Amino acid sequence: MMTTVTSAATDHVEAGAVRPVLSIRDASLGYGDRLLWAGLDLDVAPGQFVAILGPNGSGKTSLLRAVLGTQPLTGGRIEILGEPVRRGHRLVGYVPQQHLADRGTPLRARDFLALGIDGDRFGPPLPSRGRRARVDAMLATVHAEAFADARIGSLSGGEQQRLRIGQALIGDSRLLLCDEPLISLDLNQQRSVSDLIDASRREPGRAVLMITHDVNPVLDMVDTVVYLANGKALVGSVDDVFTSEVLSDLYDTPVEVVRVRDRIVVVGLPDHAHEGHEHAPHGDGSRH
Ligand SMILES: Nc1ncnc2c1ncn2[C@@H]1O[C@H](COP(=O)(O)OP(=O)(O)OP(=O)(O)O)[C@@H](O)[C@H]1O
Repeated sequence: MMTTVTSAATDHVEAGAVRPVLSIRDASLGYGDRLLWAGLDLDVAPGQFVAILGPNGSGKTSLLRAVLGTQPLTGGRIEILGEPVRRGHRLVGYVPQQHLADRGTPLRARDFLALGIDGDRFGPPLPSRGRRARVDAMLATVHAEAFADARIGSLSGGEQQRLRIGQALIGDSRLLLCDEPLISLDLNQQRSVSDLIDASRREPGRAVLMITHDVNPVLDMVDTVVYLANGKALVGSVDDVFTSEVLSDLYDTPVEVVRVRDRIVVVGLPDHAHEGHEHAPHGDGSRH
């Protein structure tokens, strides 16, 4: 069952009378007899940054796949800009979980970005000058001019990740979906990638949905949290969701949320929720 901890997300949409980029109504998702989560309601307005959190196997990636239209819901509906979700939507950009390119991959950074334009199957082909200008503009946006002609296999994880975000954005997507974009990046790279994602949602009309196992690196960016656990889904602001009372209720066991030097530390998560779930599985928050 979904619990809306706060109505902040929907208020944003209603007060501004802007059409949500993404609208999810009474959605549930499961495989066979196993229900992952149910009753999820969420409106995402332009400019919103939504973090999807929860332990391994809680259904975070499945939720993104449902928004991508590649995974049918068990119940409910999802709309993108007022239209039913569909596979290959031109206005949805996707950065899947990171797999580093092989070192020998011959593709150059600029060609990798151009693949994002080719994905736009519905528009007429761009003349090559237009393509080049678009790629150059996106190279600048993702701060990749310095390695525009380098082979992507020779680039660092953070550089590759910035290019993947550029590829997802180059088709003028209105909704950017990112699956653990900060994983296996060092702190500097995490910052540059999260800053880039944050800047991209500030482009007119665009919003971001991002899976992260740790809210701390994006604490100052996120305005709405979707927390999936124990078959349930919570929606609310960081301050509303990350309280001892709310998470204890979600996990059905006493959980303590403390703030340590502007970081959120969750102590006492049940065993099954520990693996890969780093709001401080060990109570010290030091793995971030
Ligand atoms: N196509 C599928 N058919 C059956 N079960 C699936 C399918 N896809 C995922 N699952 C199962 O559903 C559960 C949720 O998977 P999902 O990848 O959505 O979780 P997640 O929260 O993203 O996990 P993680 O944090 O480990 O990436 C897992 O137990 C997974 O094995």
